[in-house]
Amino acid sequence: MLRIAVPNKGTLSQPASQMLRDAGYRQRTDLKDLICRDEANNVEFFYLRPRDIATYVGSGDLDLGITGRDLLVDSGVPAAEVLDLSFGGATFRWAAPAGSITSADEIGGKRIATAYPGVVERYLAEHELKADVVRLDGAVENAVRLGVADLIADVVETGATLRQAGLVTLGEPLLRSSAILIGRAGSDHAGAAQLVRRLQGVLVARSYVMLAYDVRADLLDQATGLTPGIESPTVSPLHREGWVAVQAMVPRKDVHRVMDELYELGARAILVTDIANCRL
Ligand SMILES: Nc1ncnc2c1ncn2[C@@H]1O[C@H](COP(=O)(O)OP(=O)(O)OP(=O)(O)O)[C@@H](O)[C@H]1O
Ligand SMILES: O=P(O)(O)OC[C@H]1O[C@H](OP(=O)(O)OP(=O)(O)O)[C@H](O)[C@@H]1O
Ligand SMILES: [Mg+2]
Repeated sequence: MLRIAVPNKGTLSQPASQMLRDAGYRQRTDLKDLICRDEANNVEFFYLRPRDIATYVGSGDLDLGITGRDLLVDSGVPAAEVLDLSFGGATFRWAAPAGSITSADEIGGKRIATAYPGVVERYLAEHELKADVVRLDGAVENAVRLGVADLIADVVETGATLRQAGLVTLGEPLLRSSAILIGRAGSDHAGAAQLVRRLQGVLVARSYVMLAYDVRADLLDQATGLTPGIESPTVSPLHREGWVAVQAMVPRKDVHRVMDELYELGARAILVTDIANCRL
């Protein structure tokens, strides 16, 4: 049975379970449950703190896990990133009171508060800097105001928490994070490839829509230039002489622009439908 770690709490927990549900797996119905067996798919899910997930996967006790890229880096565990799951996006950044430190070059010798000491120490080592890392569990934005640090390194999503604490970001992000599927380097559990394919199907279904329209046959080349699809668009004859029906997958973010352009070209009966899932 394939054994998979899923965040039990926090930002990544609910979207991770939803993605697995969308991929056809059974998920816990009670948020207090820590294990859920999906007999039909021969998979067992273990709900764990996202920070601990790399440890279980790295040791080989669990086959795969969903965690954040920043948490994987922080753990220092040599687990491999298998798939970017495109949710839980955030940057990991330096921040300090406005005007106090103006460049990331100035962090040497300073006191840095963070809940991600592994990420910070990796950066310091790579840049041959020495600094005093103050490890905190959360609410790190308070650390400067309370005098335990000169700057912080923390997860920034909207930036609202930083603004409220009177802090501004400093330099480029240390890393860009999102939820990822991790596995042990070199492991090849039989069921893992199927799970990865299912999650890839969900990712494609979320980022593409199916577009169908009718267009005059002499405009087909221009129309399919706007909707090339992934492999190639499907073109079928219409009962109406000189017209064809076209079907193609289109990136969801582009669909309104593409529909406008098709309409201006002369296409009609332009219909968009969601894709529930797919295997490409
Ligand atoms: N707004 C956000 N706040 C915190 N973490 C976020 C945010 N957006 C994405 N993440 C990602 O979620 C992961 C952290 O999840 P974790 O459960 O450890 O903390 P949390 O969501 O802040 O919950 P809690 O603070 O209650 O433990 C990291 O990979 C982080 O990059
Ligand atoms: O950029 P924003 O959208 O404001 O989000 C980022 C903030 O949210 C998280 O804090 P959380 O509420 O999880 O509290 P914590 O510090 O105790 O983890 C994170 O640690 C940042 O503080
Ligand atoms: Mg938090």
